[in-house]
Amino acid sequence: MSCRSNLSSWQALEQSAANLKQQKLKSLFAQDDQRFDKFSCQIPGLLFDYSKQLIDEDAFSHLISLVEEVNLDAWRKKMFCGEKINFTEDRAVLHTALRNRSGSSVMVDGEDVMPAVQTELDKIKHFTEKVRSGEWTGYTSKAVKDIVAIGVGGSNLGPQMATEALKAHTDDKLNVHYVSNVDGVQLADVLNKVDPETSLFVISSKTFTTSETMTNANSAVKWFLNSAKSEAAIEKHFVAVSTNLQKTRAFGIADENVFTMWDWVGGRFSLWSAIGLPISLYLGFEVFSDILAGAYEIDEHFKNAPTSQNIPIIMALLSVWNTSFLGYKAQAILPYDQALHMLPAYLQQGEMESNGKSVAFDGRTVEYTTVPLIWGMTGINGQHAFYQYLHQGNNIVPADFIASVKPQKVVDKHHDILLSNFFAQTEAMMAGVDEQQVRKDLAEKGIAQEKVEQLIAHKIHQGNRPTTSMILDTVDAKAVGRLIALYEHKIFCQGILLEICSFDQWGVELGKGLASAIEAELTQDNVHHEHDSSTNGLIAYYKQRR
Ligand SMILES: O=P(O)(O)OC[C@H]1O[C@H](O)[C@H](O)[C@@H](O)[C@@H]1O
Repeated sequence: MSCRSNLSSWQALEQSAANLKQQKLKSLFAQDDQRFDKFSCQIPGLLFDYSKQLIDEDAFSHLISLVEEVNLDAWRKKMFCGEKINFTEDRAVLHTALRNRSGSSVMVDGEDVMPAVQTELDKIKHFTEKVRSGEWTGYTSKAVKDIVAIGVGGSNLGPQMATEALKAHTDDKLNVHYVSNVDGVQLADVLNKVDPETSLFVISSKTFTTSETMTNANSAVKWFLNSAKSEAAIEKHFVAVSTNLQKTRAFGIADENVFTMWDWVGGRFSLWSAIGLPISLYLGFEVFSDILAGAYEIDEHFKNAPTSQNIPIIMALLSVWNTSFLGYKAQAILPYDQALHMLPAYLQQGEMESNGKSVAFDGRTVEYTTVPLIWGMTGINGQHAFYQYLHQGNNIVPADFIASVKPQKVVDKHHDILLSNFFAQTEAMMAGVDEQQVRKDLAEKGIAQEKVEQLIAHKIHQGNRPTTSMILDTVDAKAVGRLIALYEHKIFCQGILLEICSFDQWGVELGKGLASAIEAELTQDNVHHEHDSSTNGLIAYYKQRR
């Protein structure tokens, strides 16, 4: 396998980056009135505009060549066909099979996985209908009113993000609450609001060994038994989503109440599996199914669209371009839609757990920066918090701006005001304000010359801050499916472009192991491990004062 920096497209891109660093986006727009048409594309339900990225046709053509040189097409085929591209864990990567509507089979180890996928979808559908219709009843024969979804990381962020995105579409049949933090405050807060007789707990954990989830699940059972008194009642109130039947059995959940998933579904790509059960319960199976349909549309786009029009590939290329070539080490996710307020948190796991790595496929340390730091919040709130940094800080942070044409709820002129901010911010980040303009503005305001000289440097905005704008028709179930699938495929492409194995997460293991050793020190007498003096000091401080 050749080093990426030896590829001719990589070297050409280094040259393009050196040239473009001297360029102003504002001038690129001034020089070419077709720029928006050249660097934007549309697919059903979505406009994708990357014309405010610091690229030109030359750089874009080298990026397209990079896709060919790394043989992305072959990797894409391997993923969709169930080859074990997660080679460090010896697993296929098949979240696409969970939303496959083509009718064709998907083989893993000589077996078609599609019948099992369909069986599980049917199970989710039937269970959803039973619970939502009131046919499923608790130990006192009452219907379910509250879903308490316990899980963390990939077993929480996807369903919670989608629930938040689509809660405007609820028919108010059920409430849903998410518990992910082992901080007992979160669980206690939820348990305070719900009634054991009408609560259904969904314990989601692919492994069913995650300490935080098991601690929360055990405390929930204890709380439940305080009222129900009989362990036989558990099966009416606790279901699980997991690959680990042994552990779910040991926990006391009947096999028929376990929804399965497979080792070829990575946690952070599992929203489409039974991990999405809370979405289905809360909003109905139709909505869940529409999320899958939206994602399938993107799978088809990703498989079939030419590279220069292929949105996830372009997203990945721009990320690699900004990070590895232009040297921008962070990226902001800025939804101008309240419904998408959890998207930054969701993508933090998606992008950083997948590609936040520094060794190539063959184990050597890569010579470039890989994935940027992903962060953000709803754009409007960000404007009043950290946009100062985005506009005038001395680190440039490229940003994805995401909005929708039609709001989920029309309230007077709110949406026009919201979108004015979206357009204004991307324009301001691109164009900035130069000295001449600042002088003109201050002169018009009649500011004294001495004050003008003092203010000039402070008021100049360099601009040249790259942004991508995505405009959805509206945030409905299909749009959520499309948006998430776009980012998923972006993450996959980024991994291939950077030679990063995107589907393992060894980096989260070290802290987990240490935490369990320290837990013994905190909970058992006479257990003491030697740490560095800081860790020893912190533990001693806590133990003395707790
Ligand atoms: O679903 P679980 O097995 O409980 O795992 C939950 C999460 O915890 C782990 O630490 C991983 O970092 C995540 O990728 C995973 O989604």
